[in-house]
Amino acid sequence: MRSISILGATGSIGGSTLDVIARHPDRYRVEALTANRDVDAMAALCARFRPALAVMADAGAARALAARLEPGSPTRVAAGAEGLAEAAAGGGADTVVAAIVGAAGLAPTLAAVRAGRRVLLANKEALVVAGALFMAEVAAHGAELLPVDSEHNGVFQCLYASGGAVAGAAGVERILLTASGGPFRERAPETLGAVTPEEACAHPTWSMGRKISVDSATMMNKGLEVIEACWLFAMEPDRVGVVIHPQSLVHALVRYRDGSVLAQLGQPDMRTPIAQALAWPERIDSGVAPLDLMAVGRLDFEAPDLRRFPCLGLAEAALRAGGSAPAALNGANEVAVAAFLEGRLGFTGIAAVIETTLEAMPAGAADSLDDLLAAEGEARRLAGAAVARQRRD
Ligand SMILES: NC(=O)C1=CN([C@@H]2O[C@H](COP(=O)(O)OP(=O)(O)OC[C@H]3O[C@@H](n4cnc5c(N)ncnc54)[C@H](OP(=O)(O)O)[C@@H]3O)[C@@H](O)[C@H]2O)C=CC1
Ligand SMILES: CC(=O)[C@@H](O)[C@H](O)COP(=O)(O)O
Ligand SMILES: [Mn+2]
Repeated sequence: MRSISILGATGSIGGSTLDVIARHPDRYRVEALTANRDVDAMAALCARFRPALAVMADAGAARALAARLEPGSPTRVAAGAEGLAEAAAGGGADTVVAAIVGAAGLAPTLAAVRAGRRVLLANKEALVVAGALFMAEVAAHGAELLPVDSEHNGVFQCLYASGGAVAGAAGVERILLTASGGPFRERAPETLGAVTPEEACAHPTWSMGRKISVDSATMMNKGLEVIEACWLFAMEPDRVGVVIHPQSLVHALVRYRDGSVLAQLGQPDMRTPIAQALAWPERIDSGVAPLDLMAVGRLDFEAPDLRRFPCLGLAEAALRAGGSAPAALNGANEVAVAAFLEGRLGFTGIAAVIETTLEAMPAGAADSLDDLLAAEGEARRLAGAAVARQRRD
């Protein structure tokens, strides 16, 4: 029996994880759940899964949750960064699902790594902000890092099918991540300035939280994923490519030295990679319907257009610049996406704000977590000012 802690339990990945877990009560027990402020959702999860620990990042939400728990509930409520660290690294869980959105997930995910847990990583921003340090901590503490992000989970499966998890050691020439192209793949570029948050969050193939949905619409998501892949699989930037595949059925491809290309396919449903990582190295039912290729009929592939999707180019440039640049990219992106979702910035303003921020912040040192968090914070400050300027102009 594995005991599971889910960081970000009330979100899209959290919900898919709990769906898989609920199918296998003989294999998995929920030890701890965390959220930010959604007390209603967390109270319902506590009633259903009866974790030993429930953490709300927000202290007021934690008080409200404690008042909502049923008499006799086995759940203790904790709050804030300390509570999140306890859910990640406290004694009870052997497996931690890292599914908080954004850089807010970095500290608790690192805590799980430092406690030597099996870590199922959805929170790609942790690797974007602190990839080198993060991977060094994985090695130093003997943590087992399993990618949940669908493309990276696909790469992982292709690499293991060929005998290794580190690409360089397995005769890999190139990794290709697929991208749906998002809801605006074919939209006239001159109309993009006026798109609404609802349109941007209407992903054509996946059902996800709002921040990653906007990242998919700008293709920043794929830029973050290229950075994530370089760290996860020890690949140089020019050996990780992106191909648009609107059906989102092929998730990743790995080309080997001998000409073989292995691909991983599956329905666009996160329960498949989550189940693969939860059960690794076994396989369990995920609840996902079989993929019927006759019904699908065709699989299309095309090159991404960097003029339509400048965020992809910005991310790749930050990766090549190295040092603190990816952390700054992430900070600027989080501020710009939040401003867009709140109606304070137009869609095309997202790339403009990130570009302005990175131009003002040459890549600096990335020797410590403090360096990286300082760069992320400075990028947030500059991006906030850029959003305000765009509103005035
Ligand atoms: N959704 C998907 O299909 C995929 C997601 N990912 C990645 O997984 C991560 C989660 O994505 P997704 O599930 O879509 O996101 P959601 O927005 O659906 O969920 C986010 C979760 O994080 C919690 N949270 C938000 N802010 C904080 C904070 N400051 N401190 C602590 N907890 C916080 C939320 O709590 P509350 O509900 O209280 O706000 C919620 O539980 C992201 O990094 C994303 O890039 C990767 C691949 C696919
Ligand atoms: C499900 C998942 O892994 C997402 O990261 C997905 O890739 C988003 O779709 P895009 O390919 O549109 O970015
Ligand atoms: Mn992905």
